[in-house]
Amino acid sequence: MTENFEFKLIASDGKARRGEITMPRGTVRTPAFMPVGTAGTVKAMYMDQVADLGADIILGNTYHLMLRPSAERIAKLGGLHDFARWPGPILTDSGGFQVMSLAQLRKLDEKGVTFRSHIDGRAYEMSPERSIEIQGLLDSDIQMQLDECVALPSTPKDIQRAMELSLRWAERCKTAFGNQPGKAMFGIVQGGDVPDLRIRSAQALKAMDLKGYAVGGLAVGEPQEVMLDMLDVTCPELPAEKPRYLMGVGTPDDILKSVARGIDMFDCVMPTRAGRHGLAFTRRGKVNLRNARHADDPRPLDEESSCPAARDYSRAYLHHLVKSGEALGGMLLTWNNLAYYQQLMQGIRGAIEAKRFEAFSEETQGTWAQGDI
Ligand SMILES: CCCSCc1cc(N)cc2c(=O)[nH]c(N)nc12
Repeated sequence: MTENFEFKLIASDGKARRGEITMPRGTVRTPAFMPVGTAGTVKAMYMDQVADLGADIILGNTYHLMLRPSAERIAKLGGLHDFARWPGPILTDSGGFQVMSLAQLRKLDEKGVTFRSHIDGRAYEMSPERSIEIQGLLDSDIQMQLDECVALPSTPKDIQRAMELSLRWAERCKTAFGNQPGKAMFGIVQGGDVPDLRIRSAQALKAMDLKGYAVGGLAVGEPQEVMLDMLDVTCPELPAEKPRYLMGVGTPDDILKSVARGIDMFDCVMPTRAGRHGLAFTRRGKVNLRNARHADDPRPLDEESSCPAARDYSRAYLHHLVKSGEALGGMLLTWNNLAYYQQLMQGIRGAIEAKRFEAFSEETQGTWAQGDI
């Protein structure tokens, strides 16, 4: 067990990287998919189930936890790991993205953001310093800088303004974070869909010598092609010896194509949210269990899966649960989806080690195209 935060590159295949992030609470095998545990829970899952599927790290959300139950209360109770019964590493987002997507934003200026809670309407101020303080109270292992993420499409002028503000906030977060052995603060590259701004943001953050780098400002409504083009521009500017995290991404197809461009870490609500809405991810593609065609189908989602939710329940039963609004429907499909995502990541890691990632990627995409699944 290490007292430090270290990233080690184990293998590469083209731009795809196989690595390991070691920190006191555990090792994260990369490329990694990080289940989103917004309010201290990966919705509809027990934490030991999440770990048993192969997840090495989960996400927490500063915005949600500061509003309820509050970071100070979680700190008094021993930190987020004890509170949520997750002993492994936790990455927390800084809160800015959620403020701008969920809250009634009242003011955004050099100091930070002022907003009203989407829960009770109370007013809050979030500065770079307060975001790092909250993430420290949560005892987060990987803390994200406060940033401003603009939706796409936006004007180049607004994208530049938000990118430059985020760089100034990165400096303040770095100062507030200080030196915490075993923990890390990641910078977030912004710059929208403007290549020159992306390069400037990445180069400026690289000069800050941070322990890891996220690519933000994507998966905000742009076509996949634009997202991938921005990765082609951004990743070469980031230090090869530090982990790279693409925020909010994505579908299995997004993940394969982003690993191919040098991304190491992913998070997305897709598998959990889709599971709660009746959508199953499988090796053969997506299955919408709301569809009446499943009403008499005795087959499981995937008879070869190691996950009981995929292997032991008929589509007819899953359809019944989803149509009936039974909680077990969302539980089983979330379990299936997270199992599929972790099996995909395990396959990706093995393929990079075996120097056959491109073939694995093509094979995987090919099986999704199968007919009636
Ligand atoms: C728990 C959610 C983590 S990822 C949220 C997220 C998602 C996406 N797509 C972009 C950003 C971004 O640019 N900045 C920040 N802080 N977060 C982002």
